[in-house]
Amino acid sequence: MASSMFLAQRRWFHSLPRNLSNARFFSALPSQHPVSVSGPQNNVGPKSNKFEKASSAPSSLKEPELAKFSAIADTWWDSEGPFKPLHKMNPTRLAFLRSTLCRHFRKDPLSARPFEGLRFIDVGCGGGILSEPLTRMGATVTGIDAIEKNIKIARLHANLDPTTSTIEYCCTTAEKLVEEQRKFDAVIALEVIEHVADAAEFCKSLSALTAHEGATVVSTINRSMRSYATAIVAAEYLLQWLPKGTHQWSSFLTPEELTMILKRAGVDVKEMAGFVYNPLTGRWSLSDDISVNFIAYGTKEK
Ligand SMILES: C[S@@+](CC[C@H](N)C(=O)[O-])C[C@H]1O[C@@H](n2cnc3c(N)ncnc32)[C@H](O)[C@@H]1O
Ligand SMILES: [Mg+2]
Repeated sequence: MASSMFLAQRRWFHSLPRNLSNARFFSALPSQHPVSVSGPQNNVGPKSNKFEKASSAPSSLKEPELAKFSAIADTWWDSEGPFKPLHKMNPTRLAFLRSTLCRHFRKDPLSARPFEGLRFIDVGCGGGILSEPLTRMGATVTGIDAIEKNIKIARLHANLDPTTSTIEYCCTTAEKLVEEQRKFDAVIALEVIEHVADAAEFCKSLSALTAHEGATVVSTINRSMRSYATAIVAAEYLLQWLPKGTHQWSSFLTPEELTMILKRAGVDVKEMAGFVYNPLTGRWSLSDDISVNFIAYGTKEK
């Protein structure tokens, strides 16, 4: 049963148009200045010291998930800390973003600042480890996160460099910005959807934030047997890359499920790729293996 599930996923994936040939154009990684913010650990939620329901729309906030991120908020820029896997994955996911978004917006992927003139939002930006390189690639970036402390750390770190000091950081949620009728050329939510209250509602908010003919990019972990073995047992218990309990296997989405809920939200998935880890080199790379970590790029349907 498991093998037929993987085969079905791979067959489906191969039917998608792909062009990952720009994988070599990694963006320069941001400097790794450690930044810390003192204050209460659960200084979280938009304008609240508790996990406030931010909007009259269904809230994406899931309190136990936010508590986990709040507890390790100080470590965002410690490249050897709990967010080491995200730091390590960053060049690979930036390569995917450069490749797909340059094609989408007809920009030159060889340019140092290909996203000049485009408005991006990084939903669930944490300490800003994705917002910063996207800004260096020319995008006008808004970073939002449900945890106030993350936003403070992101702001402090971004202010270390005049280029990244332009990032608009805000402690809020996607659904709240939908109410404010904000729109962005590209809406990016990496490694967030498995931590929200309702993935389908979250996708509706991501879609509503995406401008007409804009792009939506989501990454997460496949709900497969391999992901249970690698992303939970190995990463949390054996290798201890992540704090135990970081991920709930049942909150993961299969690529088919993600595609379907994005489709229902008005976003047509055009391309998908897997991220695979090479234990010999310690590096991540893009792959057609979407059985564990994967990323999907879609366009807003008319
Ligand atoms: C695994 S981290 C990913 C951070 C960043 N996107 C990256 O990939 O580098 C998940 C982030 O999502 C935030 N988050 C969780 N639920 C959220 C929600 N409903 N709205 C906004 N941010 C949320 C957490 O506070 C945390 O910073
Ligand atoms: Mg995660």
